[in-house]
Amino acid sequence: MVRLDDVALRYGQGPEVLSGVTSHLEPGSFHFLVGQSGAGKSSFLRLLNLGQRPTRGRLMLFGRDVARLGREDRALMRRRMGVVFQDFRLIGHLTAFENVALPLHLVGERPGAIDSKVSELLSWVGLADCLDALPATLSGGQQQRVAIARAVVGRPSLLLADEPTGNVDDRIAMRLMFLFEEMHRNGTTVVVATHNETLVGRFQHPRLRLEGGTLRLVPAEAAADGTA
Ligand SMILES: Nc1ncnc2c1ncn2[C@@H]1O[C@H](COP(=O)(O)OP(=O)(O)OP(=O)(O)O)[C@@H](O)[C@H]1O
Repeated sequence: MVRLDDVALRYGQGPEVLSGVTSHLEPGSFHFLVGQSGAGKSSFLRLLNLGQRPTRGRLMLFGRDVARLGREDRALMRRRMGVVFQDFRLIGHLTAFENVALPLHLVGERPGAIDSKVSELLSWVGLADCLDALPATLSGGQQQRVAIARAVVGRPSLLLADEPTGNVDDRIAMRLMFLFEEMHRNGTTVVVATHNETLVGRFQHPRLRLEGGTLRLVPAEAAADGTA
């Protein structure tokens, strides 16, 4: 699903933010992406969501070398992903409902199915009363939940979430985690970047730990016994 072979990333002429990253994420796997602030978590996710190109090495997604993809192939590949950006990136002139419905419109889903799926999902994340609200009228935590609903509604093959519980309380964070767990159970490959070690500790998933620009895999067992 995701394979990185000696991948590096730098911005402009700056230092390498990621260097020599080699990793393989199996289809249907769930990984937490951890590391201190500035360690490169968002940058790593940007490589995977095709927001940045590696400056060195090879990145394979869905069995394809991303360096060889044309514009159209990149767009098609993006449609197979659900992405929760740290800054949400909701469309300002669309309501919460319309933002979440967008991926379903893009794949030609029936209007009736769109209505039920979007309403159900927004209720699950606690936003049943906000369907018609514009993003600017919502709190940060509410916007984050709309962004998560938008990322998962189309049941993507790959779900990439950058600090998806950063703006919500513990109860909502657990609810959102259950949503990611459900996606995972249904075969989605999930990567969740987070600072929230308490949350990470509650789930038996391996961690990808970024440190000094390199990535280390900490298996679930080691993560659980505190040796990570
Ligand atoms: N667009 C950019 N241009 C230049 N440098 C950048 C850019 N984005 C990130 N960086 C640098 O890359 C490094 C890693 O940043 P990144 O945002 O990936 O870390 P992070 O682990 O996600 O941090 P946080 O947990 O605080 O969100 C930092 O030194 C940052 O300054």
